[in-house]
Amino acid sequence: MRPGSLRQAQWHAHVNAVNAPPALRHWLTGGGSLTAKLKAHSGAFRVQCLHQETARCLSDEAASIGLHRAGRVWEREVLLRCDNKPAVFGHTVVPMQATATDWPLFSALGERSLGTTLFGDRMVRRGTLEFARLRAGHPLVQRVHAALALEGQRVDAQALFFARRCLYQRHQGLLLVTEVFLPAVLELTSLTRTVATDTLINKA
Ligand SMILES: C=C(O[C@@H]1C=C(C(=O)O)C=C[C@H]1O)C(=O)O
Repeated sequence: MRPGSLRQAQWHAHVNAVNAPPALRHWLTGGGSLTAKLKAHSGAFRVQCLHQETARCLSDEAASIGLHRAGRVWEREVLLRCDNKPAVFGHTVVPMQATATDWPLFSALGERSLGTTLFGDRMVRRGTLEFARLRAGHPLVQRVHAALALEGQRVDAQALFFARRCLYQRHQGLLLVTEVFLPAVLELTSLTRTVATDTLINKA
């Protein structure tokens, strides 16, 4: 595999292509808001905003948000914490040409979940999910390791991370959300039903 390609992920339209562990499948493929699902699987949910600022977008996301090259975007990165354990690393990019009319609530989100603004707005159109296995060397994996290290969590440097991403549109604005699932997500069990039940339901 060419070295440069470690920095890029191959994104697939079907979850089978990434061969994720069965227990992760319902997290990767679940519809609706991930925030709502994490809340239903934990006693306490929090969005920890790591930063929200201008940055250069990743090379494997530029085309998805209509950029010819990896140009500057608004970038927001968060840890979604369940019972204070980081369960998901969220990475969102919005092209600089987007306006406040496109995403009126994005710039002042702070520690409110982006999901609550996306899923509550009839003007927002949601695209289809894409899936990837992120290997060591991918920029998001490097950022996940850095975030977990600050928690005193050491993860195998060669660990694979499974991720999904989805494109949202509102007026002329595009917004790409990438969710990287962390090991702690596998410890969550639904407060209203078991994961096994979810899996059975998903298979139905
Ligand atoms: C898209 C959603 O929003 C979540 C919240 C995010 C944030 O606040 O930055 C980022 C990733 C998402 O998992 C959702 O809840 O489904």
